[in-house]
Amino acid sequence: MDSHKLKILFISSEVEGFSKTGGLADVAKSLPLELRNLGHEIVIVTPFYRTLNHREHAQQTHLLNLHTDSSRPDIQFSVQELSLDGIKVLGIDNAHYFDRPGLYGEDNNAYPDNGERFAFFSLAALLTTLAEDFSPDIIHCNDWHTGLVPYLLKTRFYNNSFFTNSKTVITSHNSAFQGIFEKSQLNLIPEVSACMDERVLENYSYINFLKVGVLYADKVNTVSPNYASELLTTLGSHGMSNHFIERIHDFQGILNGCDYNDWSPETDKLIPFNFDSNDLSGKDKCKAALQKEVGLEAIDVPVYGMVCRLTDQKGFGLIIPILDRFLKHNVQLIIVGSGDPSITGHLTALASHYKDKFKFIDAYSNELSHLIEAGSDFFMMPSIFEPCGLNQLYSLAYGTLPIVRAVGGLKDTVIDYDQDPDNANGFMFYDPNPNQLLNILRRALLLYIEQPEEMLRLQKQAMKSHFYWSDSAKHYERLYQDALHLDQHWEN
Ligand SMILES: Nc1ncnc2c1ncn2[C@@H]1O[C@H](COP(=O)(O)OP(=O)(O)O[C@H]2O[C@H](CO)[C@@H](O)[C@H](O)[C@H]2O)[C@@H](O)[C@H]1O
Repeated sequence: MDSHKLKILFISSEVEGFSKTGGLADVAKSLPLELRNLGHEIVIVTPFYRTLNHREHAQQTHLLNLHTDSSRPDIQFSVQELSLDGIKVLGIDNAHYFDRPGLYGEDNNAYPDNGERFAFFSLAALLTTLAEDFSPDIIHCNDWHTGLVPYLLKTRFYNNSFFTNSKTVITSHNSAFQGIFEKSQLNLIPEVSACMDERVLENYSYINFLKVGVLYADKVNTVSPNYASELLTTLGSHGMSNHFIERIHDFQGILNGCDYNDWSPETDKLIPFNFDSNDLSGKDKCKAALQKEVGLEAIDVPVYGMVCRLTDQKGFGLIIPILDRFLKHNVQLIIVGSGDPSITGHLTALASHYKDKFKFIDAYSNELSHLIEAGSDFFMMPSIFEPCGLNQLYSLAYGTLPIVRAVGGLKDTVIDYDQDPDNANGFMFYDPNPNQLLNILRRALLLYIEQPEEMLRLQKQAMKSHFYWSDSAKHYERLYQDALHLDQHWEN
């Protein structure tokens, strides 16, 4: 094997351009592209969802059988080939599991058989690589959906020479999502459903997919150094600290990057006016276009934007209690997001009360998310926890000052104005307390009103903070090399 050129199987339940509910998709596109640029051969495997973009261009390459235990018939699936800028993307096509309206659920309710669906997906991904005769050096798993893959390699495929030299890496993009299912759901993989090992089981009759991935992968990482350190603590680990501590010598944080091909104000085709850090006049025009688009008056007041999944993670428990007080100020606020119906309800009620100041758009809209990044003055991310966060990176690129809580990757990427005015690129607060959020929103408002030149200096500085995927990819390359130098034999 040429040690510089690796064969990498990248398994992800979402890939930007094909399917997306959140940041995992962004990474599953950008990282493989950068790894390919570094000279590696990479194949992506993902579910062939009903809603997958470009499905009509797919070519069926295999028709395969997945053998289960003797009590049920084999599960048939086909493999559909697509391309991501020349990278082979293999879609696992099974109507029962993936021909559904949603990726993981509908109307904010998860599909009850998600454990079975993604157990099937994990096994099917390995069968697909066998059928493709693509013998990987590295199998890169992402999130709980793929957590069983490392375990399958150390059980069902342990004696399969095809995988003898394969090492596994699992990246946790969000350790709050662990994929915990009753083991009876996993009868299609008897190695799991009949397992009595406490390392695999959770409370005797459940399987925690992420835990299995963390314990059985050769290397484990998450998406920022600060979140990695939080995952080693009781408070910041969503109940997983013991498992991350057990793997401490094989565990690290690698910061995500920003894909400047998609998120760059100089070239972005989804915004009406382009601009750069030498001339922000296009940003002013984008602001007016944004105000018009959402139905706010195009006046010179600070616009605070926010785009995210509507979940408690993103800090709505801090935002909702202070919105009345915040909206007394001469400001405008635009939130685009979909998700938790109780958050949707609160935001809808507040928006109808503050029609001339606050717009809430209950939608998933890529176009609007670009316009918000370009046209807002400030971007709000008061997250309760945030493994890395991508929108603060996009905001920096567009000179939209991020207002963040000092957690996870937000702390690794944003420099607070009051703490370090010379190097600042945004605002940061610490305690998960609504009043602290209100204070920092007001702090930003003061800067906008009283020091426009200082605000402009900060915006230009933000636009020069770069987080290149090529740097992140080099860290992954080192992680892969470390995995490959591990002892070949796994101690059961
Ligand atoms: N309503 C909407 N309309 C349009 N676009 C929307 C949208 N809601 C979300 N998005 C988009 O989805 C992505 C969200 O990415 P984030 O990293 O901020 O969060 P997420 O929590 O999904 O990801 C998890 O995985 C990523 C990747 O590792 C980590 O950075 C993060 O901390 C972790 O929680 C962005 O591209 C954003 O624009």
